[in-house]
Amino acid sequence: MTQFLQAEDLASLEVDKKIGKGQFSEVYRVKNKAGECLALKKIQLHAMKDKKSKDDCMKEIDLLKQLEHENIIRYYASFVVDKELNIVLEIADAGDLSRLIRHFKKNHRLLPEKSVWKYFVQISRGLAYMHSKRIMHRDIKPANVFITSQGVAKLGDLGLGRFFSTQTYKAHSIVGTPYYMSPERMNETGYNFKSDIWSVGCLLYEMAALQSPFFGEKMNLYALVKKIEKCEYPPLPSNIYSQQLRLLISNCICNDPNKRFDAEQVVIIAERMHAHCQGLPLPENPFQQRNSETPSNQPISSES
Ligand SMILES: Nc1ncnc2c1ncn2[C@@H]1O[C@H](COP(=O)(O)OP(=O)(O)OP(=O)(O)O)[C@@H](O)[C@H]1O
Repeated sequence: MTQFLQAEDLASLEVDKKIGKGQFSEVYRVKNKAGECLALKKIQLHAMKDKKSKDDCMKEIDLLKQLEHENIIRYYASFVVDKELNIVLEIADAGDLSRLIRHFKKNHRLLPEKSVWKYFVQISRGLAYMHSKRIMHRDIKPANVFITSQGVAKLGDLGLGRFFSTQTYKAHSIVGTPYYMSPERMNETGYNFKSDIWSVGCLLYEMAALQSPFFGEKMNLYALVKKIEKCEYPPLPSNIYSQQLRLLISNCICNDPNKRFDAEQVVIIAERMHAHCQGLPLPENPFQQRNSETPSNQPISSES
């Protein structure tokens, strides 16, 4: 893959078409000199809070450029041209997970458990890799999991939202994603690695239930906050989805961040279940004997 190191390289990118628009950005499909398809994200710098946010955002992008994993959208380069921040990204050509979920919902079908694990194991591998590099995603949700035509799931849109104007960002996050907000984020007690785990648990639930665990018709923000605080969500049907799936969800969606699994634990369970659904023998469950660390009301596993 050609590396883009200079702003001048932007001129050599051939814009194919606009593929999307976000609150602060526009995304284009482009081709480089070698004919490779890439995504070019253009962000208006005036949307940034202040000079410090701009500098911090650039530093964060430099960190993101170091991430190299099959299940994470690559950040190849970034440069500022005409008060616009340009980020050259790997392109995902087959939509995102929210589209897949909507498709199943519209057709009144559930995603088979095998497919849930096929995608989830990839998502959790990407997340465990990010966390191992001490980077949080901060905005895990189905719309930020891209899917390629080869069926590869990739975490994208790594949360740069916090660098944008507080007013715009807060207003936007309330319109956009409050369903996935962890209790500590709601209470503004600080985002941490375990907040990503809460969100990935919500995502796993949504792949099975086809809606967020805390979804409610015509629900106001206050009711949503209460639901989230109480971890109140409808159980998944036990005749359709395995107990392991439900247990993993409950080990991610739990109120106390210290009692949640970490990304490594999530990936181990996901790998086991993915292998199991492929008809391979179940690898040993390392959490079977971990009773002392098991959240009191949430058994880690009870293999059937
Ligand atoms: N690397 C990519 N490959 C393919 N499509 C992408 C890529 N990055 C973004 N897109 C698409 O471009 C659109 C806009 O993305 P963008 O990240 O700018 O905003 P958003 O995340 O949708 O919204 P917001 O930033 O307001 O939360 C989305 O539909 C997204 O699916």
